[in-house]
Amino acid sequence: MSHAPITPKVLVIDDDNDLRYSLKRVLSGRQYEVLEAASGEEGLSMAEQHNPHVILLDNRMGGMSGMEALQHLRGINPNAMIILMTAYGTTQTTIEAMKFGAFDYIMKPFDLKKILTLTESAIAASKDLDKAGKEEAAPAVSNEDIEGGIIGSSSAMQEVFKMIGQVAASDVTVMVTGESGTGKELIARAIYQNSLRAQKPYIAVNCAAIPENLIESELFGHEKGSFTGATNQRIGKFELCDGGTIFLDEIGDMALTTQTKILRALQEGEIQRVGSSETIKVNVRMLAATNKPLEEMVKDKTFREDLYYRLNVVRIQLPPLRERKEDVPKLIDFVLKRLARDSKADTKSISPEALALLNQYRWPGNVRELENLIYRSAVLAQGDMILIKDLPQEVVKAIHAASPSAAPEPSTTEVEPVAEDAVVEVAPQETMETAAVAERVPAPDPTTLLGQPLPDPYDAVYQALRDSHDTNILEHAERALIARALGESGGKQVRAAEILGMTRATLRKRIDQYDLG
Ligand SMILES: Nc1ncnc2c1ncn2[C@@H]1O[C@H](COP(=O)(O)OP(=O)(O)OP(=O)(O)O)[C@@H](O)[C@H]1O
Repeated sequence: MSHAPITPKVLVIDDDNDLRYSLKRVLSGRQYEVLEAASGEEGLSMAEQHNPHVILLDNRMGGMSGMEALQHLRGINPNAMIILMTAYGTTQTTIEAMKFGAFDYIMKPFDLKKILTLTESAIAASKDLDKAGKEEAAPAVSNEDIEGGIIGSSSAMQEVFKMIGQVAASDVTVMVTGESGTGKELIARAIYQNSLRAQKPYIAVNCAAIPENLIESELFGHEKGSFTGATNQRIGKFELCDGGTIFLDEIGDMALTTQTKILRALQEGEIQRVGSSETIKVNVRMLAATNKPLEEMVKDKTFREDLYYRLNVVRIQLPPLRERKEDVPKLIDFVLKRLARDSKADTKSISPEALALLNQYRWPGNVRELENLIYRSAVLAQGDMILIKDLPQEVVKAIHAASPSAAPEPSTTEVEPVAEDAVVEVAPQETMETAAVAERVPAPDPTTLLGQPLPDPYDAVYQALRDSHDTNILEHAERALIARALGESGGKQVRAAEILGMTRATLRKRIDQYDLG
């Protein structure tokens, strides 16, 4: 692994003398050491001798083509960030270039400012990669972990594992709660796999995914002709699962009538098919999960209190990922190893800087979001390492918005200067009050202007609120944010609650309190 010297080295490979001259002039102005080669062949030997950080490579040259040179260069110096300069309209070349591991491409003729920005971001990526090589590798995940499939060294997860061990062997009903994507289904499956019923059937039913009029038939079966469309007798999940374990996911979404029947199955071990008066005995262990606030639903009488107590004999509460950040590196490692195993490819890694940035993320979608983000970034990463530039822009932006001091965003191809008085775009659904605040607030956009962070957006929010209201700043801010989220979600409370990170019940209370209904 090369050690990045203080002065970044840029190699320009192009047979056009004038262009090389211009590039050298502008890049030297940035204090880069600029090397030149007038052909692909010469470029390869320069790359070998000087180990440049960034290579600007022309595609169309006499002798070896840029695309050919690109492939050799990747072999000679895999850590160099290569920018291919192609003629306008050569889409296929561009695709090929990215496939062969180019950092980026630029269409000729280009503006020198543009190539400068691109070179800067390539240098930042090169530093990121270089640092990654020197720092400790991410914690290792063993093959056993991949097979077992549950990662968690945080004390919160260790407690969860302990509980799984304690409850698995008995037939006790277990309720797993936690935000969406925290791994409730995974935990339910682990309880089953470690139970005495492990050799018997396990059936998971997502109560939210089945229409209300079909769920009873799905769970308990039906007799032929019991309702329109019931052309045959059907055996329900409870009967199919006799002797085994049934996992009722999203139980908070179940209608009250079905809840009554579930209670009977739990208490008496009895069910009835829809359209039949015959009672059938079943021996089923029940596990349930929800991300709904069942206690509040009990108060609202939308969830049966007796069923709640019956299901809640043992409760495993999964903490959101943001409360167990120490699990993030290992989870990433796990996802990357599993991806490599499934796609029969080499395992990719993540640079320490990208990892550090992700450590500051709030993970509203928990482990499911982490999984998706890592898959997506690994696919986009050109080399064998995920760099900051490969992370989804919206996530990087969210991190910067929440913590303006976070590591700098990688500059993208073009950085548009951001006016000091930039304003938030005001959506038409917003209330007058939100709009009034927004107009005076600089956009909470973390975009940096040539590496200079913009002023802290919260300061501006604070000032704006301070100017307009002398008391209750927090309430005004909360009201404005809730109105904004409701605007964004088109009035959908579930979505708005997700955006705001509050329960729907709390959101409802606030809507009443602030008269936003
Ligand atoms: N501790 C963990 N280790 C490894 N993978 C995990 C872990 N927790 C969750 N996952 C993975 O994250 C994804 C989401 O998990 P799961 O479906 O169990 O979440 P959930 O809480 O049931 O979500 P929802 O409430 O939306 O149904 C799955 O692909 C799962 O394999």
